[in-house]
Amino acid sequence: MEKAVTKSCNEELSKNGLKTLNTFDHRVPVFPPPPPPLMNESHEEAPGRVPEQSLKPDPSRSEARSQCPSSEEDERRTSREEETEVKSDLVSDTALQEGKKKSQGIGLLRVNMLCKPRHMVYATVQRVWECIRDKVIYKSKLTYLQRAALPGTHPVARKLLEIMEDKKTNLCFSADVTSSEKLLWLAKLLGPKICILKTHCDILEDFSEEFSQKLKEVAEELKFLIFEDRKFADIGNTVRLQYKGGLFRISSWSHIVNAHAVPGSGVVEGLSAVANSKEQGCLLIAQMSSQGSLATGEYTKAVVKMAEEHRDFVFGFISRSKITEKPQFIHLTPGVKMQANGDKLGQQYRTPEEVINKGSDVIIVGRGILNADNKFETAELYRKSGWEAYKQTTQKKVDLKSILLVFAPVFFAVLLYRRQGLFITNS
Ligand SMILES: O=c1ccn([C@@H]2O[C@H](COP(=O)(O)O)[C@@H](O)[C@H]2O)c(=O)[nH]1
Repeated sequence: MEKAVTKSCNEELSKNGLKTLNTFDHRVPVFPPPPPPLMNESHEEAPGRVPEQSLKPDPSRSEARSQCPSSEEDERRTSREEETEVKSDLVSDTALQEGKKKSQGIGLLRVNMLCKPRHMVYATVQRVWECIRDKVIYKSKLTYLQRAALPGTHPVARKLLEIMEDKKTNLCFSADVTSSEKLLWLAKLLGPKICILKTHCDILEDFSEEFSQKLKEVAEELKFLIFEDRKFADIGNTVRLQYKGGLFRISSWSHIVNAHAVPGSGVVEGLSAVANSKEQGCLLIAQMSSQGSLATGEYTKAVVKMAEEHRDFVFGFISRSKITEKPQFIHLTPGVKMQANGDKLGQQYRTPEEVINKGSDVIIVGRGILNADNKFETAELYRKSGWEAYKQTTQKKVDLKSILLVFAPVFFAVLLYRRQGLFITNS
């Protein structure tokens, strides 16, 4: 089966001169190739070339760390490891850029304190200014890469954020099909456009171990993560068995799973007992896209709390918008379509821009792509739309309201002081 799928894709590649297409070159090929024989559908595009880049840590991450806007300082101070970060932040930027270890940095700091107190004052003034600039004057969002480099970001979140930045995509494709052959074909076709492929393995009519391992290989090759949307919702012991065993052996092939918080934290503990916490992580379902969902208000808040208490395994949420300010958590939003309407069974759609502007990080698109005549081009439209919306959010914007809030009291204080001063002088 795998050979047939690969052959079909490769034939499309060579037929359409796509060999030279860069893996993450998001230009849409000029000539839409004919449908692959196995799909019985028209106007499909072939996937881009197999990626050459690997998932090795990006050296620019250390740069990103040193560039993290100080708007995250509050966050950092909240944990022990974050304290170390604050100390090393005071060391000169040059030392950090040279890749000096934190311990060396702290040593340098001591030397600085003893020899150059003026430098300390200068560094402090600089930090205060940066804080005012980033928090008050500009309200810019951290980039994916900066968030990947933050202390406390889960390894799966880090890997995901790096893929997103590298491939310039925040698109998760929901491959809700019933044939594993079709799913593999879609994975190869759309792999270059996505950061996550979401599955529902229990709707596949022909699930096999061979299929799941092939999917893993494609994910590795085309650099995306596999998210099994299993929505675990039972007691710890049961979800442990469901995740590890049964027909699907989900823990052997998926990078990401999700769970309802309804059963209490046992559900997370049961799952994490099976997972390899460096390579696998969990999303908690904090809100749903369906009409009349009960996951709102206090429930959503309780889910955020549960996630914060299980940061070794939980790295984000299924939600309709941003529900925590902690940048280490990733928000994924389903119910996304260019034509923001709904389906007949309660699904509610919003556009990619709306979702990203609400503070979400990843758009989950299923039928918006699946039902399109040209899935490759349509996936590209969603990728572009999601990515451009994200880029907008990272632009620095002057926040007049905050400026007024902070500077107005300062202004009145100075005014008052001057008036009092005048009064004293006059008397
Ligand atoms: O609240 C939720 C949670 C999960 N989903 C899943 O996302 C996709 C959406 O598919 P579309 O075709 O884009 O509607 C589907 O797999 C759902 O199970 C969701 O829609 N809402």
